[in-house]
Amino acid sequence: MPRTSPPASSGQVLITARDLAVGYGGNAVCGPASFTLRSGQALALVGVNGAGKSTLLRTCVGLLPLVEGEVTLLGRVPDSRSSRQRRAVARDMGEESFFPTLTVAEHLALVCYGHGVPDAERTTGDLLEEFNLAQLANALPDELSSGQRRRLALAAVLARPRRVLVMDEPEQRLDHVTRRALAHRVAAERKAGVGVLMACHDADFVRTAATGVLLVGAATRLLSVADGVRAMTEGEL
Ligand SMILES: Nc1ncnc2c1ncn2[C@@H]1O[C@H](COP(=O)(O)OP(=O)(O)OP(=O)(O)O)[C@@H](O)[C@H]1O
Repeated sequence: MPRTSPPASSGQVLITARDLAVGYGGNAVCGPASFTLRSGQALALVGVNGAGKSTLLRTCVGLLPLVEGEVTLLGRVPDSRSSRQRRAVARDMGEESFFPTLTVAEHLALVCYGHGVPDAERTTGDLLEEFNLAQLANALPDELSSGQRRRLALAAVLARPRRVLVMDEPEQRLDHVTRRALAHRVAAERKAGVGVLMACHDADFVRTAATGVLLVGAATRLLSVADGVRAMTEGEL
C-alpha cells in the first residue's frame, strides 16, 4: 500500500496546468485547462468521446508536446524519460503490453524488482489476491481474457512505488464488482497521499474515487464531484 501523508488540503503540489492547450500539430483539441493536483487528491477528467481527455493526460506526463500554456509535473516540465519522473509517476494509459513467456506472477515480480520494492513476494501475492488473479498466477498472457489482462495491467501499475498515479479509463473492460473495488482502491490511494489524475466514463467510479472533476470540452472547466457526476449522468457533457 502507498505511504500515508498529510490531508488533501495541505498536500504537496504534484501537477499544475495553467491555460494548458493540448492537441496535435499545433492545433488544440479542447478548451485550455487550468488545475492543480495535490497529493491526497484525485482529479477525474470527464467528457464525451474525443473530447481530449487522453490527450490531456498524455501531455501532463510528457508523452505529447503542449500546444500553449504551461504544465508542471513534480515542479518541472513533464519528461517521460527522466528517471526522477519515472520513479515517482505510475501510469496506466490503457496500452497493455506483456512478455509472452512470463506468467502473471512473474510480471508483477518483475515490476517489483525493477522498482526496488522491498518485499516483492508479499506485494505480488497481495496484488494477485486483490485483483482475483491468484488462480491465474502461472498463466501466460495469451491465456487470459480481455478483462483479466486489464486486471493484470492494473495490478502491475499498483505494484510499484508512486507519488502520482495517472490512469486512462481504468474501469474499461472490468466487470461490475471489480470496477467498484478499483474505485475504492483509487480512493484509498489518494487517502494515503498519492495524487491521482484519471480519465473516466463511469459516474459511480468518479463519485467514489474523485475529489474533483475536470470537464473536458470546448470550454474545459473544474467542477465539484457532485456537479461533475450530474453532468455525466444528465447528459450535460
Ligand atoms: N495521434 C493523433 N493525431 C491527431 N489527432 C488525434 C490523435 N489522437 C487523438 N486525436 C484526436 O484528438 C481528439 C481527442 O482525442 P482523445 O483521445 O484525447 O479523446 P478522449 O476524450 O480521450 O476520448 P475517448 O473518451 O473516446 O477516449 C479526437 O478528436 C481525436 O480524433
